[in-house]
Amino acid sequence: MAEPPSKLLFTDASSRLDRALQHVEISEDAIARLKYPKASLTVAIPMRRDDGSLKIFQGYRVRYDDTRGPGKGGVRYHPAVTLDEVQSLAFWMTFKCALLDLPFGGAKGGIALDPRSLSRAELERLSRSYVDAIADFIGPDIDVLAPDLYTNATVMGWMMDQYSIIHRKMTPSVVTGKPLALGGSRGRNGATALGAYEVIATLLPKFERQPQDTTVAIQGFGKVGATLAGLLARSGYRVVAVSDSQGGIYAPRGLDIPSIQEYKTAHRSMKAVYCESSVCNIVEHEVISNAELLQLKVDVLIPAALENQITADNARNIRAPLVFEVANGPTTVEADRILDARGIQVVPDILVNAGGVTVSYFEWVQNRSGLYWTQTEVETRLRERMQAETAAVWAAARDRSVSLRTAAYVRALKRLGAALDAKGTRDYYRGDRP
Ligand SMILES: NC(=O)C1=CN([C@@H]2O[C@H](COP(=O)(O)OP(=O)(O)OC[C@H]3O[C@@H](n4cnc5c(N)ncnc54)[C@H](OP(=O)(O)O)[C@@H]3O)[C@@H](O)[C@H]2O)C=CC1
Ligand SMILES: O=C(O)CCC(=O)C(=O)O
Repeated sequence: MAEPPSKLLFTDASSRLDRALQHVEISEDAIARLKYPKASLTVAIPMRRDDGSLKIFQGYRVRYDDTRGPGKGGVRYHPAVTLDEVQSLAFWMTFKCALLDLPFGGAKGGIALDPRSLSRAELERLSRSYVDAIADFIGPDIDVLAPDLYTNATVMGWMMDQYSIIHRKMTPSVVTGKPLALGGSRGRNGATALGAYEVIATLLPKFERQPQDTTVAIQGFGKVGATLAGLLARSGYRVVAVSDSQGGIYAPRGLDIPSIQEYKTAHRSMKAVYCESSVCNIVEHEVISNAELLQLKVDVLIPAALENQITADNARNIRAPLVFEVANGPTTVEADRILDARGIQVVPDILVNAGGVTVSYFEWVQNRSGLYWTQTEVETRLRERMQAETAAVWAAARDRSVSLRTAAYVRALKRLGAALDAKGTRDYYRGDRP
């Protein structure tokens, strides 16, 4: 095969692999396999608009690797979705699942669209049409879908139902993050935020910090960012800045997160929050841009929106000593180098946001066993896994004198390498052998 895809995001994503390979011994065969996505599907998705016209959308599903189990990963709806982006996201899922030792490979999907431009009925038709288009590519033992940016439990319910219609049998374990009424797991909605919270709470003492003395800025106030803001504020952290796609608000004395959550749910946009600050009890807040939020002098910075937010252009202006990557891929490789040289600790996405896929795994297990867990059972198991893996990544970084990101990749790579090698050399692919 020729060069792996050379577009920027995937090149950036996969260079993390090259760096980790300097610190771990795995076979050349395994390395070669991990450099390429196993399968990438591009589909045209027809959707009948409410006005009767037909519109075709571009969609993707990439299964990066399935050596350790079925592909696993979310589906995003966003205008910037491309094959390059989906391949990168599927690559990160592969390492995330291996890091948490989940019996899954990595996959991801997406449709290039602005979900806000569609009615609810159109979104349902589009989601069902996407599943029609990828139905032969997915399955409970092949590749399992989940929510991501601008998709949610409702969308997952439609997708699971469509797959079940195609296969003429109820198949809950082909999709996780479903509504509870359709076999969803308790705790999945808040799982990514709770997992991130555990990573932060586990690492904070290592940096000799207490929640009460810690100021936090969060970019992205969606399913994960808003929930995490609430968890942190309830535990005594001072959340001083939050933002969404329209911009942000900053109050050095701390924001009243519950009222912002309430107001944003009702009005959808942060702009509405800051235009009517009396509603959310914000004291002397400033309206700031997303670029300004990233550069605030805070103790903890949490990108929780899109990739490529901290780049070579702004890395020298980041003033937070600690960055917890809740979004997938918010820091470019070049920015990582700059932050590292400046002594800024970046806790990597494949660890920080792994709570979501961990509870997706719990959901898949529950669907297959038919035995459903309580919220406490789900959250206890999630907390234990997140705390244990965070401590292990921290220890590996110290033992090897490498960054937390490299330590996380090394741990994931060992599991991936062992699985690839355990499958053997598959000699039947070699024509020259007896
Ligand atoms: N959901 C999950 O379980 C998981 C999510 N992640 C990652 O976490 C991140 C957030 O996902 P999730 O919370 O589910 O997504 P949501 O769609 O629920 O929320 C996304 C948030 O990001 C904001 N946003 C969008 N564009 C921008 C922008 N250009 N600048 C600033 N903010 C922006 C949105 O603003 P607005 O409210 O105005 O639309 C919204 O508040 C993504 O990177 C995702 O891949 C990772 C692991 C699991
Ligand atoms: O829950 C899942 O399966 C995957 C969630 C996801 O897309 C992610 O972790 O980036």
